[in-house]
Amino acid sequence: MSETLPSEAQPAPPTAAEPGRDDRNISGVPIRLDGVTKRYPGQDVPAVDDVTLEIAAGETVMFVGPSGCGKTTLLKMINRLIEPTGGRIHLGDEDVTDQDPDRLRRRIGYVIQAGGLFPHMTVATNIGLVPKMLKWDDARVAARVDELLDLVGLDPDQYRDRYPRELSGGQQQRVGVARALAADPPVLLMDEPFGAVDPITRQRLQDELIRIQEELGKTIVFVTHDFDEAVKLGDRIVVFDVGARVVQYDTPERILADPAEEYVADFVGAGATLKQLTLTRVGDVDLLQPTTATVGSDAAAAVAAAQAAGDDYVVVLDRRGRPISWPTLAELTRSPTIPDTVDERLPVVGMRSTLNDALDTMLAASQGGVVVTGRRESLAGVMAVETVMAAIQRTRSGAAG
Ligand SMILES: Nc1ncnc2c1ncn2[C@@H]1O[C@H](COP(=O)(O)OP(=O)(O)OP(=O)(O)O)[C@@H](O)[C@H]1O
Repeated sequence: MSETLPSEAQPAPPTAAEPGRDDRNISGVPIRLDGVTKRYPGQDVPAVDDVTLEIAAGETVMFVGPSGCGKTTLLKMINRLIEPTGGRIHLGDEDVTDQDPDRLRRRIGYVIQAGGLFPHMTVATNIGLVPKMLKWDDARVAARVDELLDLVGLDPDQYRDRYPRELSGGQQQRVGVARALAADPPVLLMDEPFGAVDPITRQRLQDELIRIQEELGKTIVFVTHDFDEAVKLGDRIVVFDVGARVVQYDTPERILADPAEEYVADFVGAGATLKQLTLTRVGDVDLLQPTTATVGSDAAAAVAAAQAAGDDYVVVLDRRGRPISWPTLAELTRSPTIPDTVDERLPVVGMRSTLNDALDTMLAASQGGVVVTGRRESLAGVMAVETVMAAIQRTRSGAAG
């Protein structure tokens, strides 16, 4: 066996069978890159130099590394938007290096920044492109479009006939993900998909991707500049240096705990303690259960209930149980019933958000806590900034001991 390994050290190929992950639904296939090289015309040194890498089925693998190190070139060789100048690429058991690129791309979803949607086509037409190319009948395409809009959290009735310009950046990105998933490809390539949206929207899109991936188990290769994003989304991270040299290929936990080289330590950054917050999900910590009141109910009763519970605010829920504001008791005494005013600045995170996301959201809203939502945006609880601080304390004392 060992004589088949290339001379320089390559990371041990991962196996899909991680402890505790066997129950996951996997629809992806493994990707194997074998000595893959790209030399652009006129370049002295290859942009990607003899890269050997194995990506396990159903894993999300994040590509990080300095600008120009070859991440995008390597990614685009997988679906042959860029032709390799050397090496072999396998999807599952199949060598696809010489396969017709159009055929190959139907098996590989591709998501780029800002969704890459066609501006003159409706959302439905954009999503249905590949199924139409595959000659699905209209009814099947329409049903698939609605199913995918649902999957990415957009109401089909509201969004299917809109044009991309009638969507927010985050919504466009969701449609981009839906389009990439349309023909149910086993592999998804994502090139800085969330780079162009604001931090809070990015955080929600990341949470959605985690949820979708839990459901579908695709093999995802994801290029990012944001190390926190890599830690949050990745089952594994590949840290590259110039020429797409693989410096470290490991789980986020192990890269944070034990960076392979000084270069990786620098890349991980001095804020490694804070980055540990990216490893903890909001759903992993104990949430506070605040006093709640539904829109239109008696305000005095809500105030009394909050006082009895020792709360100085009430979380107001709409008729579907979704939090819309968290007025103080003083604010509530001004009206006889609970108002239906939606607080646009209400800091909200999901159960899959990280403690780092929660902290960012609190800081952005200048609030000492966040409202946490669970299924169908219903209230799951409230997290106070003290919970984040306690997690930082624990990490620090863990590191010191
Ligand atoms: N079409 C091209 N022709 C010539 N050189 C190219 C071409 N595309 C990329 N390069 C060069 O190849 C190297 C790798 O580029 P690539 O875009 O893959 O890096 P990257 O790691 O994705 O960078 P970034 O993080 O800045 O997006 C760079 O030096 C770049 O200048």
